Amino acid sequence: MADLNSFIENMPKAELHLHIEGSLEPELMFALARRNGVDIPFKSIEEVRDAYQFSNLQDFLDIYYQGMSVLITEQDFYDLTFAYLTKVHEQNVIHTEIFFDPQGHTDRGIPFADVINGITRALEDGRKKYGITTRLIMCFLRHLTEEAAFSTLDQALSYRDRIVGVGLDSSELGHPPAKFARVFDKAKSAGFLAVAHAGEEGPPEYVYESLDLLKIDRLDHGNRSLEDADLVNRLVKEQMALTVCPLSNFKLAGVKDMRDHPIRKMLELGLKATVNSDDPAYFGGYVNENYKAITESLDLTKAQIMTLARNGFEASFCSPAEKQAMIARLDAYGA
Ligand SMILES: Nc1ncnc2[nH]cnc12
Ligand SMILES: [Zn+2]
Repeated sequence: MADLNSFIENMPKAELHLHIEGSLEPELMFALARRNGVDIPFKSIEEVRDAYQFSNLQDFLDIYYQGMSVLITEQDFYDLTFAYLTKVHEQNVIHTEIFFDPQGHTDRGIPFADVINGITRALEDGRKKYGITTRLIMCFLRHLTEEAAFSTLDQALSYRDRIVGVGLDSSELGHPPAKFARVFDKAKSAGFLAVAHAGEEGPPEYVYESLDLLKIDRLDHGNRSLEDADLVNRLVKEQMALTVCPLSNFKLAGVKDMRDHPIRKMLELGLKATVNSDDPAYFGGYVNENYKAITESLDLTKAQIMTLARNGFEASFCSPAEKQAMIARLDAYGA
């Protein structure tokens, strides 16, 4: 196992499901609260960590939206993003696709431009300093209205060259993908790729809607697809990648024990599963900790770990040449 842990640590990896606001570590939250004079309801880092006990997605989201209230200036978004890149560079992540939630900021009066300029300036510096490649995906908050999503999409159109795709996140139950079918239609016509959180807490029906109505290019989570054999067959046939987030599933109580995590079963069924951290500051680990947790609990082999990492590169939104180069690097590492 010690052997596999160091194999995981040194392996070149991609991350495809990461909410940048979910990488806000308590230390940075305190520093930004002080810098911006924002009140937070915690006296110490320990108190913050103690508050991170969730029994479902909504429990987490309440704390997540509260946490982002310390992000005010363009520099705050830069610092948040650069801290994440520094962390995952240390973990040998060579490519990462990052979600951001503009409505979590514009609804507090923060200009869209400050959010995206801070994030993309950090992505550029990450490329120069660490050689890490990135893509940016803008998510719509599904608990808000279709109209609000349209207005967010309109703002994103001015930054079309910096945003590769659109996504759908926040409270899943009661907010089916169908609610955003017209928004995704417009986004796809404008050339954006599409992803959506579905089957994290919601039923298989929400995965079908994501495929049929949102025309997704990749499925975020997708765990509950396993309840429907026809759906599994379709996902396998279409080679639809799933961005699975093991520690997130455990912390949000979808999976009670890591030994019950479905990712090994997904691989055995032929699903194109990948490993990701979701909101690492809240769920106790970045991408390496996610690989290590499933490897230990599910007794994964080196070949299975390599398959998961290869899936990550194959399912990325990079060009075929970029993918080929990253996969060659992985294969050389595993040989
Ligand atoms: N795991 C998750 N599910 C839905 N929305 C989110 N926003 C941040 N993390 C999320
Ligand atoms: Zn997520």
